[in-house]
Amino acid sequence: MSDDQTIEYQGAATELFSTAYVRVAGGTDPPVKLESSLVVGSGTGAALTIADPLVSRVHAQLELGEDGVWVRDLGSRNGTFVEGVRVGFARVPSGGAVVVGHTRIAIEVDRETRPLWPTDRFGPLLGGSVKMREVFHRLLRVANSDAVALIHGETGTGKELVARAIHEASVRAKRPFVVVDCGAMPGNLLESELFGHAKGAFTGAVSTHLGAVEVAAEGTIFLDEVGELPLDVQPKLLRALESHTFRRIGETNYRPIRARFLTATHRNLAAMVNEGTFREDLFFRLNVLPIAIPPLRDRRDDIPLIVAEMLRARGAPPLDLPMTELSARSWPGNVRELRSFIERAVTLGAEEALAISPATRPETKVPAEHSGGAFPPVDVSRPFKDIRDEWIDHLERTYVTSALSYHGGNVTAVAEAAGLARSYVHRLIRKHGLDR
Ligand SMILES: Nc1ncnc2c1ncn2[C@@H]1O[C@H](COP(=O)(O)OP(=O)(O)OP(=O)(O)O)[C@@H](O)[C@H]1O
Repeated sequence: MSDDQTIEYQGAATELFSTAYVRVAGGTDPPVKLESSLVVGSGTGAALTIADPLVSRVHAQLELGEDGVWVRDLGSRNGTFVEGVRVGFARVPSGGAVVVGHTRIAIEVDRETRPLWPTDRFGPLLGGSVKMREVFHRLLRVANSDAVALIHGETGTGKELVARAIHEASVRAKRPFVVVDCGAMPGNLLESELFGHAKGAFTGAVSTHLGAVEVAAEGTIFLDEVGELPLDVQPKLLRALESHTFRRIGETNYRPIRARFLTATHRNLAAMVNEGTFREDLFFRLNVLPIAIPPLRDRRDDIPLIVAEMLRARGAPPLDLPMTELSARSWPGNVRELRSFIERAVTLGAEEALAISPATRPETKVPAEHSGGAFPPVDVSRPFKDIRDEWIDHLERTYVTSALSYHGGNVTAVAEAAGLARSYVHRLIRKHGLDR
């Protein structure tokens, strides 16, 4: 690690924050503190477990915002209600309640001071906003632990950089940091990538292959896009995390795992649990230390610092950039998009870079010839899930075909504009045979 990335802890600054306590009304359990977010459900892994047959196992998520508590329904069977209204995502009035099934969850909002990281950087990460300094303060505690962390954030928010920063601030810093992109390959290859295989384990296994768990040794394994982990590999990962042992494909003996696991996703894993595309037990096993990275649009005061540092790192002379305009943009591709913009601005000048970046393009709609035609019919005699899957298929295919055509086949540009991870766009391209 270079000198300017050395992490020195000089004690925390503090800031006054809202804090909240939630409890089941009429119950005997003590209130649960709402730190940043918590899952409510009838499943045993939920932070607020509710024994109510009308409550889904992973039902809703309570989130603490600057303006109070918000509730997000996670695709529950019977819905989430605030003030008698069924809601998808809504603010809960102070002293109010959320109703799930027959259960009323009372919310009490308080004020308290919370520690902030004292500077505007944490290893390679930049961020002077209160939100990022809160994240940085948490990262040091995560670095000092050996538990699995789940980093959640939109594409380009810096999830991989956060994982590296945790590794570099941990006692494992001098050991390997191994990245496995769970969205990049089919299940059987991914299993071999994670756990390795013996020579002759399957056709084409001409020699022994060491998986990430062995390559990482006492270092850190970063499972990127863990939400894309195929269903058949999920129990194998769960087993490895629980037992700290693994088996190379084609071998019978188990070997110890000494590495630490960090994971990241841009997906809402809790909602995937309800859809049946992610195992509930694995979700709770990964979500031991959740870290939420806010999108750039929610911490616009970080933009001038990031711009200045990226220009400095390139040795570029100061550029006359319209900071007010840059700060007003929504940056769907987050810091990655900002970085691409700066690269363009260094080469082309600020004016031209602004003119060609997607947020100022006059026409961002899909041309009519790519609008994909009619959606599949709704036949109510068929199961809802089948029809929903067909619609999602249709939407994915139409969107990706049109976006590729619009962006001249540039997958990075498609991912940036769509707010999706590049690896996920690649997956959609493969899934719908658009690469042929
Ligand atoms: N806080 C930050 N400070 C400095 N650079 C950052 C920060 N956040 C992100 N970046 C830069 O933005 C780019 C994208 O970051 P990264 O690949 O870590 O994002 P990600 O969330 O993992 O993206 P994806 O979900 O698409 O895989 C990288 O060039 C990274 O160095």
